[in-house]
Amino acid sequence: MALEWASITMLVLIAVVVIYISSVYLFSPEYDAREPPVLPHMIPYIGHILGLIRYGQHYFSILSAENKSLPIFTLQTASKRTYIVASASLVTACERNQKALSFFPFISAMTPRIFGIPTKGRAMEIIKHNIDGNDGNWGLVNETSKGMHSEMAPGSNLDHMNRSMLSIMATYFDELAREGGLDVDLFAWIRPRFTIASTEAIYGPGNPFKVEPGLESAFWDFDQDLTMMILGVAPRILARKGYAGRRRIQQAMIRYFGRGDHKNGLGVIKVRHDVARKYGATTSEIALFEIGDLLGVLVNAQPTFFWTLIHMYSDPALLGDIRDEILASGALKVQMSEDGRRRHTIDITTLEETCPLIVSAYREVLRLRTLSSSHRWVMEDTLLNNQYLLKKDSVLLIPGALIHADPVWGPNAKEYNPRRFLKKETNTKPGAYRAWGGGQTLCPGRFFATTEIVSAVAMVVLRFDMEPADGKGWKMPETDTTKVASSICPPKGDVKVRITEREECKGDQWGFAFAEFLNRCS
Ligand code: HEM
Repeated sequence: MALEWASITMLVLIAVVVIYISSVYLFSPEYDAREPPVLPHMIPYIGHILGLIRYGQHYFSILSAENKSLPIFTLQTASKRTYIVASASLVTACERNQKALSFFPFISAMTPRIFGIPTKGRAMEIIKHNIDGNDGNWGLVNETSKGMHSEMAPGSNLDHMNRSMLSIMATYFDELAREGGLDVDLFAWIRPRFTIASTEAIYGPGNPFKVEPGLESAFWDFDQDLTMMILGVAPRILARKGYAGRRRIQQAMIRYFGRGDHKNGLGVIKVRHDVARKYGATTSEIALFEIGDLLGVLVNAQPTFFWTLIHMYSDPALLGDIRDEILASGALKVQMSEDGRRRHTIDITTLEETCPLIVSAYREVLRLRTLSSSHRWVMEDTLLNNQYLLKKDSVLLIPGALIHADPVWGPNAKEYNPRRFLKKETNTKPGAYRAWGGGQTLCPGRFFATTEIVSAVAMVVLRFDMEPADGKGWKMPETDTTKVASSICPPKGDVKVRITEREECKGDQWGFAFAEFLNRCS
């Protein structure tokens, strides 16, 4: 009997191998000579997919390093061609071709899995309505995107957001000012506080993350399980916590909108709500759509704040220069408060302009740590840059990490150089900086993120000393690259640090100053 089973298994195995090999030869795609060079894999069709599963976004860097001269290459992934853009020189050409190289098919494909809604249901109909903008600049996706960009562009609405976020962060930093210092797990300390402060800047005083205990961990459960939910492999079993988290967020958002709290929220939430309502979405659907906003608001800013602090504190010369720069800039004012204590106020309206080193160091964190790809679907045969033929119904990826390793960044592109962006010419490399994506998927939160992070970092570095709590010196933590929604990934594990108020400002008060018309306050 055992022998019989062995021979059946062997026969099945042989059959699978024969079918696989025949299909490789029978259905091998034919490539046009003008298509980007194809990088073969010893396991046809699925070899590159296995590589991606194993190495994540790093897989593109591995392939690119092995094929240095290629500005763009083709991977056969199952039955699809995937074109990988590896050179900054081609990025602008991709972004210029917005109709032919479109992000929208990915929204249609991914949204049902991210939101857990039927592919052909009502909610998807609302989302897909004129999604490509072919009939004009209207529809849920178009108008929401336009509204978010406008609400978060420099101006009074953004000032309100910054004021809300940073006023709360300032009170959290007060917690760290303890006699004798405080030991904390740095990322674990940052995460809940950044979550409350940034969501308050969107949702206003009725912020569900403040009023509903446990909502924050529900969101991180969802974020943790998102890969499984998107892959759709038995998600109800393998992503149980993510499902429950998503449901919990939806219910909290239903209550938020039900109370009418969005009317006291910031412009960006009003736009999101009003546009969705205009296109017939129910409160329950609008609540679910908020999950997309939350991913944008929460997943990248906190790790960026964490890594910026780690890079600065682990380099005493850089830390010293940044402190000197802020002190010399005039962005820090010191006055006596009524109770006789000194009060330090960081003016966020001049900080970024007058302190190029802190901004450069922050931008370099983003350059070095960006790990996301911009996705585009090839809608029609397209000749990119008059040179490379991209075939209809293929996928085109622009991996940020690859573009950030382009030779335009110089021979030390893989190193952290906090002074890189001090040089004027570094800031004028077309297509080379992908920290915010670009074109159709340009991050609308980039100004908000920059001000919240740079200002919060400025307050921490001026006010506190920080060192690893074990006294053994700084060791760069590893990165958790499993987060599918993140462009800047969090640390794997955490770093326990000892935070101590600096001798020269012990016991002093600290705050931020905001734009003039909001009444200077802190
Ligand atoms: C350091 C912080 C941040 C980083 C590094 C970052 C990065 C990115 C990147 C790379 C993309 C484009 C992805 C692609 O090309 O497919 C993106 C898109 C987006 N980001 Fe950000 N982001 C940050 C903060 C924020 C904040 C604070 C918000 C909201 C308040 C936000 C909202 C969004 C949204 C809504 C999109 C989607 C845009 C679209 O597809 O139309 N982001 N972000």
